[in-house]
Amino acid sequence: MSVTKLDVARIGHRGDGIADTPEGSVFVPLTLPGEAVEVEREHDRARLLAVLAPSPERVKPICPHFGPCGGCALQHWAPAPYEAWKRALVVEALARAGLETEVAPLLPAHGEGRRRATFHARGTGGSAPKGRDVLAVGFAGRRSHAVVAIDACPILAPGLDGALKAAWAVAQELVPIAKPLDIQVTATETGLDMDVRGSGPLKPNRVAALAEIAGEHRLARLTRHGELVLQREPPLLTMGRARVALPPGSFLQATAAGEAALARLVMEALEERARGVVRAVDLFSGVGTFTLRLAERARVTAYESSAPAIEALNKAVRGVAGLKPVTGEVRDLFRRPLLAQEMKGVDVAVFDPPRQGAEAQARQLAASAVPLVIGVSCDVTTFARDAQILIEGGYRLERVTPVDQFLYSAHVELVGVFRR
Ligand SMILES: C[S@@+](CC[C@H](N)C(=O)[O-])C[C@H]1O[C@@H](n2cnc3c(N)ncnc32)[C@H](O)[C@@H]1O
Repeated sequence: MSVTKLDVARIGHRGDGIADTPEGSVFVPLTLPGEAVEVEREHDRARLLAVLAPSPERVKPICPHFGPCGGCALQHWAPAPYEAWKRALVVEALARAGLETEVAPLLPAHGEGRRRATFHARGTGGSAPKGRDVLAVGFAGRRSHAVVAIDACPILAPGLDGALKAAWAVAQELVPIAKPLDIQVTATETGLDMDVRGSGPLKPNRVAALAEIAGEHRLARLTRHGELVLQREPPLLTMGRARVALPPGSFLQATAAGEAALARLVMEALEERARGVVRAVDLFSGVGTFTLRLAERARVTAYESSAPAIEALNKAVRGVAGLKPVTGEVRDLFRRPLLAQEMKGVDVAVFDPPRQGAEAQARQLAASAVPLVIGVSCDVTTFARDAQILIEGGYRLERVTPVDQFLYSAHVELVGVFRR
């Protein structure tokens, strides 16, 4: 390790500053393009010691934990260059894959903030007054597995007020079992939904103590590894005209504004061929984020590998007025993609896979006659790969819209519209 001075040239795709040196690129978190910095360097990584010449684009972070906490990468950058960088992540990844298309301006979709957070809880091993310091509850540190203890996080939606307090209380109760915990909390319309993972089997008295904590903190539901501990109310979220009871730990778009932005982009693409849409398929549907909106215009079949998600979707549509028929089917689309011949007569296909993308499904879409395909993605590299497959199959990628629901991070979502 050596102390040295570096000039930061640009921000990389993970949000770190990059300095070019004769020995290659060096990654320096928490810096900005144009800054001269003093760092402690170890090979291609460096720890910021001091900003010698700050960038005019440097702004005051909104959170006192910014820096040590690894939750955010870029609170110190002014909004305009930050947004331009994020859009460029999409533009550059598409260009690398040789894809030419219109990339719309980045759509900010942080809204009121994240409605879901996964806090980590770790015993610190130390002794402490009131027993509180033996525990850290918060997010993983920057480039570290250590947990940075927090009692507030400004990027969380107001609906998560009380979530950290409840997570601390649960973790406190589980200190004696000395296991690292992941505590996922979701803000729903009926209250906080908490799922605790990592505890392993617990004695009945401890489960009873957790139920008591859930009651004290007015949680809508507390589950452990998806198993019910206590439910005061089912955790409900409105999607389109339906209300969905979220299965524990099921996928959910990170912000309400992000969900609304992605759904609006999907529906706008659909509107362009409004009269022709009768049948839709929603691939990797989750609990029906897009299905439930598509069903206002078309008969929809939703496919998803999570049985609880499909169950929740099928239940949510029952008795909802004004929706066309919806069928949810459990199907592993990696192993058993929906075949081109099964998409005969389908007017629009939406696909929104996990990070790995939807390679096998893209091949079937490429061989299909579906006139409109809408891709939603949280990983531009796998999206670009799948888009190439569709283009080779005769689709045109008309436009891509990047959506920013993970403010201050290097994550970006997008919606791509393909037609044939
Ligand atoms: C990015 S999420 C999108 C969910 C939904 N479209 C939404 O916006 O809420 C990806 C979904 O793919 C599902 N999934 C993961 N692997 C799958 C597979 N092999 N086959 C089908 N669905 C899968 C996940 O359970 C998750 O619900």
